[in-house]
Amino acid sequence: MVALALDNIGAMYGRSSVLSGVSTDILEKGSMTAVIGPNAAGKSTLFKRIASLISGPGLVHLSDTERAQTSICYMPQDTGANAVLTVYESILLSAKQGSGWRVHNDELDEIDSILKALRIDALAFRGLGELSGGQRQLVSLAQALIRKPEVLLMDEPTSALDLHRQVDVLSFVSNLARRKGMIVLIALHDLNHALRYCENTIVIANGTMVASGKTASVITTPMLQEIYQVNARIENCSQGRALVIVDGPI
Ligand SMILES: Nc1ncnc2c1ncn2[C@@H]1O[C@H](COP(=O)(O)OP(=O)(O)OP(=O)(O)O)[C@@H](O)[C@H]1O
Repeated sequence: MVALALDNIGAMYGRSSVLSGVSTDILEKGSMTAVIGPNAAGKSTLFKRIASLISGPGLVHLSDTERAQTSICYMPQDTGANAVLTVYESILLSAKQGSGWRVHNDELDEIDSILKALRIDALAFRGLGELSGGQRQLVSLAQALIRKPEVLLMDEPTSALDLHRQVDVLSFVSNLARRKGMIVLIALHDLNHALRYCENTIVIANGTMVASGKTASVITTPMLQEIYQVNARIENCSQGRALVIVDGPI
């Protein structure tokens, strides 16, 4: 069974340390973990460190995988638009990363099914440079999913999406994680998404971890006051789901 654990992770840009002390219990396959915190806290930096794009102290334990590093896929926050490629070509290119260039029919079928699942099949032969921000974000998700990662690091994947697409994408990823046994870490600013979709939550502020554990025990009124400087309540809606209601800044 694939499992991930972070042991006192830190990260450096050049010689300056921007992140330290991030540890988690074992994150099991099929689980979603939210990474939350204010702007510039270090969420993207944590993902880059886990994906070995930057260096730093601590250990990323990934157990029971045969694919090691290639099984971790980082979906960045800013998806640069390469105007030369079509949507389809960009996903195919992502599928072939790290493998041979021969294309098999089943890979093309996979691309078709991901495009359909994300409801972007109509965009297949449009140039990346012609897409809206939300469309580019969905293509970026398709580029990540085609690689069948065991660990998927999603950096604010719904920030450019409308309300329908946000819940559509998060429900899809959460079901996929459960079905395929994928471990998902997801940086989020919408804490209601964290409460709804993520079993675990890591809170980062000023480059250090301030909490890590079950989402319901981490997202609390005192945490919101201390870390986000807002007065807020956690209330159950009529369907019994916990929601953050923000009353205003402190
Ligand atoms: N390439 C870089 N070189 C030096 N410092 C960097 C670099 N990238 C990010 N930083 C700094 O590292 C800190 C953490 O940035 P990071 O992008 O991880 O924050 P974040 O929590 O993802 O923020 P946001 O919610 O605004 O996206 C910030 O102070 C940022 O300025």
